[in-house]
Amino acid sequence: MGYRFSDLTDACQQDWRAYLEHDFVRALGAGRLDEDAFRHYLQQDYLFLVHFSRAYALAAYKSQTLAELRHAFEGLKTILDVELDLHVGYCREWGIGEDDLAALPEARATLAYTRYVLDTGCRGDLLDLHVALAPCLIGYGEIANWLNAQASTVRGAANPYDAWIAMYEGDAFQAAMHEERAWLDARLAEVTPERFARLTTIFRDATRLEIDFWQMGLDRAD
Ligand SMILES: Cc1ncc(CN)c(N)n1
Repeated sequence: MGYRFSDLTDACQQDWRAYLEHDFVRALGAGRLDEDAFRHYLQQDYLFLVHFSRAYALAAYKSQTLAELRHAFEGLKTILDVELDLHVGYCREWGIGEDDLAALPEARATLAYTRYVLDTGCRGDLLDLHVALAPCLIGYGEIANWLNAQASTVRGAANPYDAWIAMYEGDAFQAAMHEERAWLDARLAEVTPERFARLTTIFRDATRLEIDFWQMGLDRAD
């Protein structure tokens, strides 16, 4: 007993590193990611974030205390106020309006990941749901930090994806990531080994669905 968030990543180290250091991430950091791949990813990510907003609303519904309710609200606000603006902004530059985004067909990787998280949240309790959400919020914060530690990462005007990195390394997103980590550390400290094993399965599944999401972008898969 006495688990922490880092025990989840330790338990799935290979999948976790494959997610954080995926070829999509490396190419984006180096500024050499194919623009079509990024556009496909970003459009699907818009749809993804709409469903993840629903998942945070589900977390609010499953909350039993005011603190849990506020925590769910902060997660929802990070998506609506921080992340989605960037997607809408990039798409506007490409001549794609919000109505076009909302009408896009969902790729299978988007469907699989978002519905997995919603289903996990519906069937389980608040901790199951937050563990399913963790690779998303904590993973992207760690990806920005990892990119900044790589010599191959190009920053500023020389990288067309600099705004993407800047958002995930920015104070608002990093603060949300640390809050989520602290919340999970406090909850995981109290779970039994049996419960931890079940939570590890959820965390691994969600991490592998993140890997599929990057690959969907690289392959422009529908
Ligand atoms: C697929 C995916 N995973 C995570 C994040 C970060 N919230 C995102 N925008 N998209």
